[in-house]
Amino acid sequence: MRFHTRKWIKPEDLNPNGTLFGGRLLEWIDEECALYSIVQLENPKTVTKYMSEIDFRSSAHQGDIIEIGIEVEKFGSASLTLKCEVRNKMTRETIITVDKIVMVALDEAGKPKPHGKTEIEFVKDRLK
Ligand SMILES: CCCCCCCCCCCCCCCC(=O)SCCNC(=O)CCNC(=O)[C@H](O)C(C)(C)COP(=O)(O)OP(=O)(O)OC[C@H]1O[C@@H](n2cnc3c(N)ncnc32)[C@H](O)[C@@H]1OP(=O)(O)O
Repeated sequence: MRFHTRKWIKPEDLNPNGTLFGGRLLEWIDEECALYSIVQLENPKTVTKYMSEIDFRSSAHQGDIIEIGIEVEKFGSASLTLKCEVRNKMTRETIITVDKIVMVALDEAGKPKPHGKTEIEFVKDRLK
């Protein structure tokens, strides 16, 4: 799994217990998966279709640095299936895992659009 983005837990990210608000974390994961899929599928109109079980394994606290990891599980026809883990950057403790996140590329009419991709690509290779 490649860990792409780091976040710093700030006061506005906390729940009333003083730990990282789960909704905020899911927002970050959704945005990360959307951006990752948009780049991989080369389609800015890519949406979240499905998220499997979400397991909040440990909490994070103000001042913690966390990192968001994504792995591709499967390239479908219009879909891209991802797996996600967020962990504490310093301790490597897992904070949350989401086993299956399905993103779907759409056409102008909002219907699934085959992306033609079968493997991970790096932008630097596309620019050669
Ligand atoms: C230059 C760039 C600048 C751009 C800068 C952008 C900035 C970026 C900021 C990011 C910000 C965050 C953004 C987050 C992204 C949202 O939050 S998106 C908003 C939330 N999501 C939605 O609103 C989607 C609503 N759903 C839909 O519109 C329809 O369900 C869809 C997505 C069109 C799919 O329709 P459908 O009839 O289910 O289509 P169907 O053909 O049956 O299935 C399509 C694919 O999904 C799969 N699928 C369907 N249902 C399921 C299921 N339950 N489980 C698993 N797979 C399923 C199918 O197997 C199929 O896969 P493929 O065979 O094509 O590989």
